Amino acid sequence: MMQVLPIQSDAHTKESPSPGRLIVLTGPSGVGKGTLMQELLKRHPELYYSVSATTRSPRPGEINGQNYYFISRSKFEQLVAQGEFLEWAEFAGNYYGTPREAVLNQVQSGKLVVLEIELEGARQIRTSFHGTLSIFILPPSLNELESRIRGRAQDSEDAIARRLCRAQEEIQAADEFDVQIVNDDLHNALNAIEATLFG
Ligand SMILES: Nc1nc2c(ncn2[C@@H]2O[C@H](COP(=O)(O)OP(=O)(O)O)[C@@H](O)[C@H]2O)c(=O)[nH]1
Ligand SMILES: Nc1ncnc2c1ncn2[C@@H]1O[C@H](COP(=O)(O)OP(=O)(O)O)[C@@H](O)[C@H]1O
Repeated sequence: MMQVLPIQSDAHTKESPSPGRLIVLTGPSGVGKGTLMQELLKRHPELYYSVSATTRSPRPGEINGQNYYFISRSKFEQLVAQGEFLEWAEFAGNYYGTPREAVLNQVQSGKLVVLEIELEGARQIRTSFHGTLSIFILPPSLNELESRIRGRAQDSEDAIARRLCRAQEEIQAADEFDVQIVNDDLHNALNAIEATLFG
């Protein structure tokens, strides 16, 4: 399920001397998006990473407000009703959403704003915001993807099965994105993302 709320302004304004931009990073669960993001933010602290809200329970070590805003389903539904999300989606039984105001403010102040979100949300952002740069991260193989999810050892069998099933559908959509990057060697993938963002 996916719903996008009406967007009041085009975040990519022509008038701004240093226009900000939305960057959407997508790819199947376990491909290494979070790891790549962490490294990218270390190298480029000027990027703004949008922290999403989710109804998923925190994994060990995850920090509220840093990895996600962990909220209840009723609170999430209330925020949806109030139009507080730029986009939101249900993934593997939980809701995930991008806070509208913080992201639009950052883009309007000239920042590169990175959204690490799943396929349906990425499609909606791409459609709604002209000038969005969309990147799809691919695994070297499905076997490697499964062993990364298992190696992370933070999901139940049920959650792993749902992620793997969804992964196959998501990978089919990779061609819709501006750029496809295979996360085989982490540093090569990171360099490829940097080259895409900064030329
Ligand atoms: N549409 C949407 N997807 C999100 C958002 N935040 C995270 N996701 C995606 O939700 C999926 C599940 O995330 P998570 O539970 O952290 O699992 P992981 O990707 O396996 O680490 C991933 O594909 C995330 O990119 C969001 O705000 N909106
Ligand atoms: N290039 C890579 N080679 C090997 N393992 C990787 C690579 N990138 C990420 N990983 C590992 O794969 C697992 C899943 O990565 P994670 O960043 O949590 O994925 P995602 O955010 O896409 O779900 C983690 O244990 C991570 O350390």
